[in-house]
Amino acid sequence: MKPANPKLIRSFFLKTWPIYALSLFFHFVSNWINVNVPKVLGKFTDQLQQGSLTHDSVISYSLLLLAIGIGQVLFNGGATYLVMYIGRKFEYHLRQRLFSHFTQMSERFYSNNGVGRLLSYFMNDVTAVRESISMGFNATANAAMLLTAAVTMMITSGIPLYLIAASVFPLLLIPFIVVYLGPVIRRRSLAVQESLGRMTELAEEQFGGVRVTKKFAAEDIMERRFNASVDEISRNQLRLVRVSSLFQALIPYLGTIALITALAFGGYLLIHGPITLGNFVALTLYVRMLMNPLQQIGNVINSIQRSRASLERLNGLLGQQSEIVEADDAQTVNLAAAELRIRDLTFAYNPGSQPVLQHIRLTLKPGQTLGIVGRTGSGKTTLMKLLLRMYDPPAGCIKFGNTDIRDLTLESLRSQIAYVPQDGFLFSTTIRENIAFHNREAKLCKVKTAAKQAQIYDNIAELPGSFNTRLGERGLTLSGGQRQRTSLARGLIKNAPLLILDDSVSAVDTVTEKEIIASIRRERADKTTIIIAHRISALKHADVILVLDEGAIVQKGTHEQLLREPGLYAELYAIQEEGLHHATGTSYS
Ligand SMILES: Nc1ncnc2c1ncn2[C@@H]1O[C@H](COP(=O)(O)OP(=O)(O)OP(=O)(O)O)[C@@H](O)[C@H]1O
Repeated sequence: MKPANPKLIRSFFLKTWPIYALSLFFHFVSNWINVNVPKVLGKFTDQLQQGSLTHDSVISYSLLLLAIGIGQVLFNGGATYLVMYIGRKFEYHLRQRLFSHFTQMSERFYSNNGVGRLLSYFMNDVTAVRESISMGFNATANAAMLLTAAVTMMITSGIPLYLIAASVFPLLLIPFIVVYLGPVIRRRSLAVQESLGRMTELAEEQFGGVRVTKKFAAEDIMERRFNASVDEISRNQLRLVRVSSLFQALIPYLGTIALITALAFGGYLLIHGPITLGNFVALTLYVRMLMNPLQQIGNVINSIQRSRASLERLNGLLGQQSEIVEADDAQTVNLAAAELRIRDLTFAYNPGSQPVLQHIRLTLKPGQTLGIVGRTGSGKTTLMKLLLRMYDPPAGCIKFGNTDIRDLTLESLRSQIAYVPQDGFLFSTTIRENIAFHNREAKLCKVKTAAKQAQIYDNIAELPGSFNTRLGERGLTLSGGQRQRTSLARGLIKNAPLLILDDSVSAVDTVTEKEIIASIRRERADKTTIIIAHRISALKHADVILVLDEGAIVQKGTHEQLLREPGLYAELYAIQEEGLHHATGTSYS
């Protein structure tokens, strides 16, 4: 079995060991204070038996026990506070580190890991590890110190060594049980965490898709799918519970055996003389005192095994590197002056799978407008993802000027491109912040101008808080078309050298589309723009139009050129024009 990778924990311990050391010291003091209780009671018993107990000595015994109690509470409380504090710090840093790792991961990582699955790392795994490094540490330190202190006190109280050895021996079997059952618990915990991750993923998907579910009255199907995943968790949890219960029961059982040994053997020695009644009372109290921490140790070892499973998952996740790596000598290029050159670009999402783009060739001069049209699934968005280097294109196929896209810094590339997808995601913050996403400091007048260009200004102005309206609050959402235009405004305000509209006006009516396109042509006359659209009206003004079909360029030219040749473009245009004439009631000629 592969050992858990301790990187995360090690680096944390290296930074925080002084606090752990202080907590250990507090545990040490607290337990040394605590183990005096049986000794004091033993002495009390002996004095009682000898008839030498006075009123004064009863009061001093009581005061001593009170002092012991207060000291124990103070030091134990301090030790517990320190490790709990550190556990929360760990949780905080780990969540930050996970988030920063996630932000660096590539699009493929997100395609392979659903949102719910990623959330389960944040919630379940981080919590499991935190519990074991705080509560786990606490209980282990407590039990280990108590055991050492108790054995030492027994020896110094005059209890014969062979009696102590016989009474404590059953407890020494605990490590063997841990070695035997520990890996089983860890394996089963891993299965539980994996199934919890799948359930969170499914729940996230189902809540996200609840509107579709309701419209199709498919609640039953969804419920069955969800129940199956809950069933899986419950099966895995029961498998875990079976072995961890056995484990948890075995540890106190050994404690009981130790107590029986102390009673039987100690009682025998008491009757036959070698030990006093005080020794006997102290011995049984010490063994009894050890049972509680041992019970806790059972829980802790269980939780440590579970957290090792989570730690393996977290270290595995943090060990994954983004496939998009910046070259050591990555350069910056001014996209406003660099020609885009695509040469014989063939791309498949996965090795060995069918290429999604085939032999794409294209040159786009700065300031030109490129239109791309094609059937759904023909590879238009994929081409744009490659331009943003969301996926790595083959070396040498995409260049800006003379520089391969793979040799550019990601910051220089992506900061100079404004990409507006079809389903622009809006954050649950104000509309102003959503539009000024790339630069939260942008002046309101700029935000308003972008909103006007995207033809969304009037809609926003009518909202109760205008541009300061918070989306998602009290259920406030925008319609599909309004969302699309807000996301378009977010792209336009960036005023980037390269603007990519990926089917970004599909949800607006033709009149609004016309106004948006006219304003983009006006504002971006000297800047490069790529417009992907299903409606030819959105891109017919482009300097060059590509027609993609099954990943290949099947036609290329201006609107007029493409209309003159038979092909997909002319067919699409005829169909769309016919639809328009039907809609407006004019006859198509
Ligand atoms: N992450 C991915 N992994 C594997 N295949 C993918 C991935 N994304 C897209 N594809 C596949 O690549 C092909 C092209 O998809 P793409 O999104 O580029 O098409 P499109 O022309 O933009 O379509 P649409 O007009 O519907 O937006 C499709 O067959 C799609 O199934």
